[in-house]
Amino acid sequence: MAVVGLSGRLARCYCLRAVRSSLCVPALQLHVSKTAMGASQKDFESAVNQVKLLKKDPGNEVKLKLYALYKQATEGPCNTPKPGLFDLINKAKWDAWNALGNLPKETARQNYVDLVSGLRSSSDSSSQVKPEADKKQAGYETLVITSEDHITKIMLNRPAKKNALNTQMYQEIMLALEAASKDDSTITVFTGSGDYYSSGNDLTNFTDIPPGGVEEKAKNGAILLRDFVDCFIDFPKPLVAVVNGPAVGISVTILGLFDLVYASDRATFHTPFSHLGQTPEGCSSYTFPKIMGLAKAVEMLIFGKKLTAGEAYAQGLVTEVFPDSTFEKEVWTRLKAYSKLPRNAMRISKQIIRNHEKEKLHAINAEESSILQERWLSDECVNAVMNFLSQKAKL
Ligand SMILES: CCCCCC/C=C/C(=O)SCCNC(=O)CCNC(=O)[C@H](O)C(C)(C)COP(=O)(O)OP(=O)(O)OC[C@H]1O[C@@H](n2cnc3c(N)ncnc32)[C@H](O)[C@@H]1OP(=O)(O)O
Repeated sequence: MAVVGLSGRLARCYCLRAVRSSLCVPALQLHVSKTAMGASQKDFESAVNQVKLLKKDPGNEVKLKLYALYKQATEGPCNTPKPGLFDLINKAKWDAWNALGNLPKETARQNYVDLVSGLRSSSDSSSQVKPEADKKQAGYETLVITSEDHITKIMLNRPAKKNALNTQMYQEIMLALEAASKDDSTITVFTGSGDYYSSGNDLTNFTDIPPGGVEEKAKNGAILLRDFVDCFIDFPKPLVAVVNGPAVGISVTILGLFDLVYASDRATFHTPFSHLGQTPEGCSSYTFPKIMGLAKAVEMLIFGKKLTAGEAYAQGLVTEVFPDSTFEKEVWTRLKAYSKLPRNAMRISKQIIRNHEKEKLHAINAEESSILQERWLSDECVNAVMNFLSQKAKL
């Protein structure tokens, strides 16, 4: 058993590291000091962010050069199979990366910084950035993260997909939580952009099958799910959900790990797990019966009953419901006042309230994730997902 536990932890640790190295996000902030080798990690990350602020498109040739240097600086020599002849874009990217041969990572980092610096001096982009935009943290593609009034706001930002959580979004959320746990905010808030809070797991996550086949896909999914939920279990500051609209699946279950849940009266709460051939996650098999009693938890988690905001409030899942017309104003006024409370007192109170359950929650998360790993391979689940995807003409 000890060996299994250790390899599981190693696997999760490996996975998180892989995630960190594959994304150019500010949460990486490793602050490696400047060495004789050239640009520091901080200079590199800053250059990565500056690229996104360039006003003038540098053109495809330069973009390929930037891509290749970025990959070389973060992953080393090209290590992926050559894309097919007709996969033109990926082939061009691969060629550019492969052309760098064994260029050392440090040199690639320096070359990247130099290239960006040259591009910046021929562009007046940075002086044109509006003060508003400074508040927004760069580097995230699926989230908009802002820090203001001691509040870090993490907004799910795929409104066209109802904020469905794709693999990238799971990874970016983990990085955002890690950064928020260390920044100078007192509370951290999740919300959604557009009309939905979130439609839950992106069902197209199931379509991208790796060389190891569906078993490997399910295994990786279970590791990602476990790491993702662990980040919520361990998050040290008060965590608030501002549920601006309907919430589905995993975006509902993890609410049991939040400290405050404010909902618009437009919000609904829906966990259609059985319909999808799946089972509860996000520790909801434990938190929901505890919060709302067994009978109501069963109605939601087994029978997929959709709750209105009022019902969710009556059952203790939601802290307070606000009319949609005044939702944003009322909630943010409240949160701004809360954010001025002493940071350490809030953090320690959260610890006292939550710590004695942490170990249990980690164990439940591990169990739920491993059960889902099996479920994802079942005919019931495969058929339900295929059904959704074919209805939406994704196949
Ligand atoms: C690492 C893996 C961890 C997994 C953890 C396990 C998690 C489990 C869950 O979260 S289960 C819940 C999964 N979610 C769903 O079943 C919801 C599916 N979506 C819908 O039922 C509907 O889209 C809707 C009710 C949310 C909204 O309906 P409607 O208002 O009619 O809008 P559209 O359906 O047209 O949606 C617009 C656009 O978004 C795409 N989309 C919406 N939700 C998802 C989704 N969950 N996954 C993928 N794509 C989604 C939809 O296909 C449309 O895309 P299009 O414009 O057609 O390109």
